[in-house]
Amino acid sequence: MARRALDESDVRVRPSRRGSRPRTKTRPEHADAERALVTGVDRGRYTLLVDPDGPAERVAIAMKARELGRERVVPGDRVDLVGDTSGAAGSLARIVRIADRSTVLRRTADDTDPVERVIVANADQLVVVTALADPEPRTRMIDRCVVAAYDAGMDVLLALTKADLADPAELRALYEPIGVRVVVTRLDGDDVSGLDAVREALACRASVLVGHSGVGKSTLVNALVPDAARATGVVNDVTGRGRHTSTSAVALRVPGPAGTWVIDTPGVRSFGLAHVDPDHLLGAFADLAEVAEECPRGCSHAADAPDCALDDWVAAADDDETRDARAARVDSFRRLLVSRTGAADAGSAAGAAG
Ligand SMILES: Nc1nc2c(ncn2[C@@H]2O[C@H](COP(=O)(O)OP(=O)(O)OP(=O)(O)O)[C@@H](O)[C@H]2O)c(=O)[nH]1
Ligand SMILES: [Zn+2]
Repeated sequence: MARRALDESDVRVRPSRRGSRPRTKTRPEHADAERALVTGVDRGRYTLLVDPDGPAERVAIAMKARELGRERVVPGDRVDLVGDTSGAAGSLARIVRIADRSTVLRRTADDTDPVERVIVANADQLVVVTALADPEPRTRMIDRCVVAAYDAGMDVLLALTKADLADPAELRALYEPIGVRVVVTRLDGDDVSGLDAVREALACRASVLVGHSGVGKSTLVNALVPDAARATGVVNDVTGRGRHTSTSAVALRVPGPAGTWVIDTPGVRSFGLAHVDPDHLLGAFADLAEVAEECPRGCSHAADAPDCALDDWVAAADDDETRDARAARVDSFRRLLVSRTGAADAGSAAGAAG
């Protein structure tokens, strides 16, 4: 090409055709921006991976551009980055755009913050880490996680830890029929066994890990991501102090197949469900969703809902076996429906722990 293509610097030195317009507005909208993945957030500073899995992959620190206003940027977000995206020590880039999100997970509202805020974006799967004993498993908490995940369009993986202490059969029977994949781990000395199945279930996807204190989540994360402890401490160039505890989610790359990420959510124990619409939840149960098309308008599909087609469907089964299977399916769905309401920890003595 004889002529050099125009770039941003050319635009700047030439008078604008419509001379009165401010210079910044005549530039293409950050056409030079680079795509990056947000891996952590700490007090207004974002840790990102620029060009993830690409030839120029690097870690950078950024702040939000003023034009984004109050819009939240969360781990898992794909963003456009301008400014110094080199990732060199002390460099600070600017996030100018957030890509459309495939999924959003919201944390529960609480006394200090009544809003159900988005905490993770674009995750494919929610991993509910539950100990089989010590602490005792709580199905209500698991149910709520399943609802949050299904509502967000995510799959659910139930990771049952401490199989050396109790049998996983009962929980398996409760969750596998509603589409929840189950993996089981145990501690053998200092090693976690059962990791191969966990790795397989996580491969090539972004998975959010959630679990109550003491269930063995850190043990699992450390086994999956050997340098996790280091990775979580990245952010603090600004104060110069290392801060290894974070209360916000952090994305960690799992060694192995590309695109395998776990997003740890310290301090997050349940998810906001107040916004969940029963019909949307029903979408996770394709067979029931079809049946419910016959429901009266505005049917809540709850056990006490008048003329709910789900009840007719159970009653219309040809034989006992089919009827039992249908009833179990409807019961599972209704159990999840009920778990949306009320306190996350209601009905559990261990609820206040952690
Ligand atoms: N018996 C048994 N103990 C385990 C197993 N996995 C973890 N533990 C123990 O359970 C305790 C809690 O494990 P952590 O990994 O710290 O649990 P956590 O969920 O990260 O809890 P916090 O650190 O409080 O958030 C530790 O003493 C672990 O050694 C297991 O499979 N079997
Ligand atoms: Zn209904």
